[in-house]
Amino acid sequence: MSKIILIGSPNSGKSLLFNRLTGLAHKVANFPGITVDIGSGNLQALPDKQLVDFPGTYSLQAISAEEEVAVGYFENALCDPEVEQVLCLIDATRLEKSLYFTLQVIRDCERHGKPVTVLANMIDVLDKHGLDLDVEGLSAALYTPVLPISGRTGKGVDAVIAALSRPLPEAGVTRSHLTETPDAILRGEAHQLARRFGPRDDILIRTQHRLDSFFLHSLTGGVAFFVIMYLLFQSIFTWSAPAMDAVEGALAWSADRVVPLLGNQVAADFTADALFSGVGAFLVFVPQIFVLTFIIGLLEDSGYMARAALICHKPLRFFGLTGKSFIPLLSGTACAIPAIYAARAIDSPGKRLLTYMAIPLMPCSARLPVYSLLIAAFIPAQTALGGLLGWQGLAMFGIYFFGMFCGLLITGLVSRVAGQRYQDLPFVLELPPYRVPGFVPILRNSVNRARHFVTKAGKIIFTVTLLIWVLGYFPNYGADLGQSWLGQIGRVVEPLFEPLGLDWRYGVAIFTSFAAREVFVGTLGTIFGIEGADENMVPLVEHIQSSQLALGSGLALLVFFAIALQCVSTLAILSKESSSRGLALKMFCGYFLLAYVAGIVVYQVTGWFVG
Ligand SMILES: Nc1nc2c(ncn2[C@@H]2O[C@H](COP(=O)(O)OP(=O)(O)OP(=O)(O)O)[C@@H](O)[C@H]2O)c(=O)[nH]1
Ligand SMILES: [Mg+2]
Repeated sequence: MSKIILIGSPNSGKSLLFNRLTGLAHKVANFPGITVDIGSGNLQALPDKQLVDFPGTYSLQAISAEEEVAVGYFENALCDPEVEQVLCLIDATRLEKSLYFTLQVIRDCERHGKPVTVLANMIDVLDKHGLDLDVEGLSAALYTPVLPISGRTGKGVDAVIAALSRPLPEAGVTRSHLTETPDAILRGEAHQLARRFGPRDDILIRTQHRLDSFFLHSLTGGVAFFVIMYLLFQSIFTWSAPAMDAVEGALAWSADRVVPLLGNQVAADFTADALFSGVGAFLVFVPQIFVLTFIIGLLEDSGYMARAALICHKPLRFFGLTGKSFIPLLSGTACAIPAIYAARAIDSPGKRLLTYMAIPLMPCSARLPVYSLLIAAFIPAQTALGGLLGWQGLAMFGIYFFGMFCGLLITGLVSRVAGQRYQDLPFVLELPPYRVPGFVPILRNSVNRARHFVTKAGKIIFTVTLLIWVLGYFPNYGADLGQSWLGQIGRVVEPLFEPLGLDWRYGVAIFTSFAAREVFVGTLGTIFGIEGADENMVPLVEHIQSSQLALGSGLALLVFFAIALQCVSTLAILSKESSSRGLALKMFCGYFLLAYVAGIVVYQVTGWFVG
């Protein structure tokens, strides 16, 4: 199969175009360094051709780890007979920056006889501001075809497909003066070409400056940061509530109809307790995961996240990290696994290691169902100002910050104790332009995330709930949970969780959550389902409220879940990416102990106040 390479500078829109041409869903965000690995897919219009998406690089001298991946792969690709041509993507709104790299690519392709087509992307932005790019002039000066396109609107994409379907010239590529030109001269040439053929970019820059003078200002920027983060967590509750209620209502409605149809008592009990109460309890939280991913997507694509990274650089440095740790840490609020991959973009190995240590403490979406459940059980749902202010959102904000703060505290301590090992390279971050976010890719990404959550966690939850149900239902057919096999196992684990004020039912749920955190919700749902005896579905929150769980224990559970590293996949990826099994094991044991002790302290201290 013939391959086509899609290369370009960071944040120029490669992945968005790649998704458009292949129908795949690589992550797209307005932040340089989002793609950290080579990915490929077949072109939808020309299925016999494979398109390869690259991490962005500023030049063909790699600096960061993901640039090394890209440059190394590119150099090999130039000698690979399967590679038929190269598409070099440039950001037409930032021409000079893209052109130096483009000239290097053209030169190296000429040397190896690989044809190049330059794609001038983001042409929709130029159109919107009435700016011009002299495509013919640029094409003649580069000795290479230049096609104006927009990955966002799809303009010019047909011309790209038409160009790719044309047979390649027999004689290879033309040789221009570039073949022998050294890098230093190419840099000057890029500047000249951008001035001669590029748009007047001061119009674009002016609005950007105005926004930056607000969002990067030491006072307004700081306040804006906290307000945006607060609204993010508040909206998880406010915006997801109707969808969560709908899922809950639909489950109760179906349970009422399906369960009575099952003649066999055991089958009816299994369906009510394990499927509707157990698995159903977890499905209720899927809308929240969707909303969280969607809002983070909006913030990333607008360009705000890069500003947030800049604002956070100084505080992060105090804790031994760098502004470049911000994106991996923030991705960690969705899931630790992509976050660990995203940490490849951190150039300093020491800082990367510290970021690995903080990532599992970021409040990932698997924790969200647990947090939501406990917050909904203990905190009143009152809101004001149309849902912008509310106790539950505030509590969510608090527990999210608690997790992040613990992560930073640990990296701060480790970096101070270990000192020199974690010294930094200079912090260099290119600020992307502010953009109106692209809704469709963000929506697609959020749907994928929610779907992935259901399918991946769903399998584990189903298996564990099935096991818990069998253990809890037999040998006395659900008549007495305390005397079931599960009850007997529960009494073995109970002493471990007694110092947190938790009885065996919660102990068992915590135990199962080491498979994956969200299993906690499914297990509790099943246990309360068996205990509830009747077939009507009662929301898990109500079960918890009537289970006489003390406030101190609820808080201890929150703190325990905020710290403990209960995710097998994270441990596996951590060992792989850090090339050290020891690190993952040490983190697992250390965070478990810390979570346990912090839980006990919280339970005891709350006891002094609440009695
Ligand atoms: N307005 C506009 N925005 C675009 C266009 N193409 C991409 N973008 C936006 O540019 C940003 C970067 O897009 P990506 O596809 O992630 O860029 P990339 O080159 O893959 O970035 P890295 O993987 O970080 O190197 C996103 O916010 C996209 O929505 C375009 O044609 N027009
Ligand atoms: Mg990309």
